[in-house]
Amino acid sequence: MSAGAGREGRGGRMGSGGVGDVKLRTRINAERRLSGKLGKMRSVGGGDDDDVMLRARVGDERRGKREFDERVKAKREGRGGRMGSVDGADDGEDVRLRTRVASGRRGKREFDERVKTEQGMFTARREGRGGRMGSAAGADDGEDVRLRTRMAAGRRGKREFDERVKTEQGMSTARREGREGEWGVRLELMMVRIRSKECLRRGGKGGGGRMGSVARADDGENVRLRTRVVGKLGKSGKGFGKGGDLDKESVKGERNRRRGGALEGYANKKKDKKDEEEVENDTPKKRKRIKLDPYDVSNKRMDDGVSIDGKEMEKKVEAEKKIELSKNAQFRAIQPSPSILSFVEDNLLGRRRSIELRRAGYNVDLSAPLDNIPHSTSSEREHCEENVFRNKLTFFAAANVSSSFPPADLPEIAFAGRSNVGKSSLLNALTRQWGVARTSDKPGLTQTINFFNLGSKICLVDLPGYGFAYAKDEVKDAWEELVKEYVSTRVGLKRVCLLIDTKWGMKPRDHELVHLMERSQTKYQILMTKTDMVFPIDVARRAMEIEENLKANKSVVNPLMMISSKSGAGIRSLRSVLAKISRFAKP
Ligand SMILES: Nc1nc2c(ncn2[C@@H]2O[C@H](COP(=O)(O)OP(=O)(O)OP(=O)(O)O)[C@@H](O)[C@H]2O)c(=O)[nH]1
Ligand SMILES: [Mg+2]
Repeated sequence: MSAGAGREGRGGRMGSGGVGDVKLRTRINAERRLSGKLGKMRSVGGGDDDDVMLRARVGDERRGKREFDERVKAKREGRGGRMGSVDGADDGEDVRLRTRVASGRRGKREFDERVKTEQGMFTARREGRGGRMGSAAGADDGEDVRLRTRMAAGRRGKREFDERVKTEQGMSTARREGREGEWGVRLELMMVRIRSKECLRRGGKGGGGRMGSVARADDGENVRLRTRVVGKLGKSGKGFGKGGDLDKESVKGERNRRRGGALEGYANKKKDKKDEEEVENDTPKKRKRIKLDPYDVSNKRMDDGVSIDGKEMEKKVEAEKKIELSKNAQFRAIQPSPSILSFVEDNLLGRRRSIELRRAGYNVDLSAPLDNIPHSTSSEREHCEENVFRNKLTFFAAANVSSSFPPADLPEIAFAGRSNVGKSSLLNALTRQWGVARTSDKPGLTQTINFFNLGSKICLVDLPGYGFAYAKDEVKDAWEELVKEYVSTRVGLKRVCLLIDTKWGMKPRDHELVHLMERSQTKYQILMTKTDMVFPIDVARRAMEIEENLKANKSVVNPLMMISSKSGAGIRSLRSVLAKISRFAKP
């Protein structure tokens, strides 16, 4: 490229060619420079267009393209020199160029402000308002003041700027009105003060002198002006706030001082000092920026990110435990009635030690000792006192849909309850015919409605359990529906024995079935099962609790029965209750 330039007679080191030529050469040289292939950069003062471009490019490596282009353009148009000091500026464009370069990376608004200011100054000079942009004392008219103050205002907000303009305009008015002697001094002080504060704020030096002493203030307007500026500057970190109170106080303080109130004056001096300190410590704070992801469509709030963490989870669990505990505590707080307590004791209900049973005359070697005759020497059980239960228990029908229910020829007694509560076991215990109704540890063994004839007198119906069971949800739902349909529509149904596990009490599904039977006016009786698993006192408490729960119900049949198919407790009583149904009921 440089060879080409030489051929075309553009001479010199790089020749000053067309724009494209210059740009290309500059780019190449800049790259070489960056990769260390070129020598030392020439001083900024000397050189030609290319050199300037090169320098500018390398110097401004990281700056934007626009700035670079601006500088190149300026050079090419002969607005050269060393990019012109403010004093050497000739026209508006040059000013614009200079200020743009000086602005560097600053924001567009600041840049425009400065350009405006300098252009204004340039105009002022052209119109003979020249000098070195006038010290504050030399300011002549409103426009000049406005320009100067705007420039000084720098990065500050509009309100502060306006305040200062107002102040200086006030001063020039005062001067116009012949108060310039006093004003000259005070104005100078004011400007020194402002410049010093600006220097302090920007972390620079200079600005010089002690900040105008308040004691030298003479008139109300001056005091007001000074205090306004000082007050505002003190608050400038947050922009110009209301400031009204501060102004009033400061002005008041100043007036008192003028009246010779030494103490007050001292206090206000302190206050001023504080204000100045505030100004000194007032370094511009960096604003926090929240970056938002434009592609995030999760529609989450920021605090949504704080999902239920470990602590909250623990709290939840604890709260749940508390509820459980309180339920348990409530249960423990139940005071059983003396009649229930004596019933439990008389029938040896609840968990009993074998020694206790032996003392009571029962043969503990039998599988169901409490279904035996106490103090009997025979290991054989006596015959059932109720004739009906001496009959053979025979399975005769199973139904998993209502359409397959057998005809209701006999009065029916159904056994309902949650899975594994002991329905099938109870059938066997009542008839002492173990194994007719199949039982299992595993909840959900009985999956159909099983009909058993007890002789030709009565029909015992083993229902599938509801609640927890090892079966699919839809299957369990189907059983539940079938049970509900059976208990609410079956014609020959004389009683539903609702079995409740003594340890757990009534659960929501039990209540559901109770409500259903209440609605359909089906007679039901509560049987508390597995009483051999809990302490006698808890058997009594549970009985109290259930009775309390159901006392308002109409279809419930008393008494509440407490039984155990394993120990035989309460079985005899149950037989006699159910035998009555077979005796009086007609199909
Ligand atoms: N300790 C004790 N265990 C019992 C008692 N009654 C039944 N069981 C046991 O409880 C388990 C379940 O008995 P089941 O008669 O099959 O219960 P179920 O209500 O028919 O259960 P599903 O047919 O699944 O609805 C078996 O292991 C029985 O031995 C009782 O009174 N005391
Ligand atoms: Mg069963």
